[in-house]
Amino acid sequence: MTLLSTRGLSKSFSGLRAVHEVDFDLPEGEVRALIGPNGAGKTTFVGMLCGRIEPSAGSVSFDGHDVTALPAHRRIRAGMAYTFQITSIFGRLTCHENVALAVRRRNGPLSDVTHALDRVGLADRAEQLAGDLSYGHQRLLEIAMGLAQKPRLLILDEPTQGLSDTEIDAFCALIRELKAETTILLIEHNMAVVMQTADRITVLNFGEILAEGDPDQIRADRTVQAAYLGTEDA
Ligand SMILES: Nc1ncnc2c1ncn2[C@@H]1O[C@H](COP(=O)(O)OP(=O)(O)OP(=O)(O)O)[C@@H](O)[C@H]1O
Repeated sequence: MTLLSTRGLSKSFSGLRAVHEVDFDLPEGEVRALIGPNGAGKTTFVGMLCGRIEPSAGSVSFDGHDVTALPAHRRIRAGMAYTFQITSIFGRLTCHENVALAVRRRNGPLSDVTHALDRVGLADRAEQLAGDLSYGHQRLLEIAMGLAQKPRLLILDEPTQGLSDTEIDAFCALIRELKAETTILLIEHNMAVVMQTADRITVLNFGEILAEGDPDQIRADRTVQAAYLGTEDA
């Protein structure tokens, strides 16, 4: 089943075509990576999926419903969760309290807080103030907050930025585990992470889909190499 799809999704900023007529389909249960050079339109595209950016044209469907006109909070309630490059945690609250906010939003049991912290390896820091965590741990806390919503779709924007090599390994293992529970859309610059975790990869370039395929196909694709891999940290 297709969980998320877009048709003709477009966004222009005063004439600049940041995203142009993108048709995108994400089947349920897949880990999909969205990659592309800086400025390719990834953040704008995901902003439109989540309801943070209003499209200039086109539509977004989630779970069989057209959600194009729904505000972000309604999409969250429908089962979308996302973490962004800019951290959204509350620094003066503990890790436990931060995740509890996400659990309370869907009236879930408090045991889900511990479970979510455990999943990302932060259980022993539950009582630590979120603001005192390292940047990498704050990113993991955000993922825990996303997971606590028990989402059908988890969108992760640059989740490994600021993580150490060991933390990146743990993150890749976590993604593989989460596959059984939720569909994942991963915006990621670290190609090793993409190649290890993604079932399929969508490559954006100048706001359009340049290629789509499994990691081997994308690795072998010459247009992708020219547009992206040659200029990035592949
Ligand atoms: N609010 C805005 N106003 C004007 N132009 C914008 C705005 N947001 C994005 N853009 C432009 O739209 C294009 C796509 O930007 P976007 O941030 O979506 O790319 P990206 O692929 O996420 O890049 P990065 O990998 O650097 O995060 C860029 O040319 C960018 O300068």
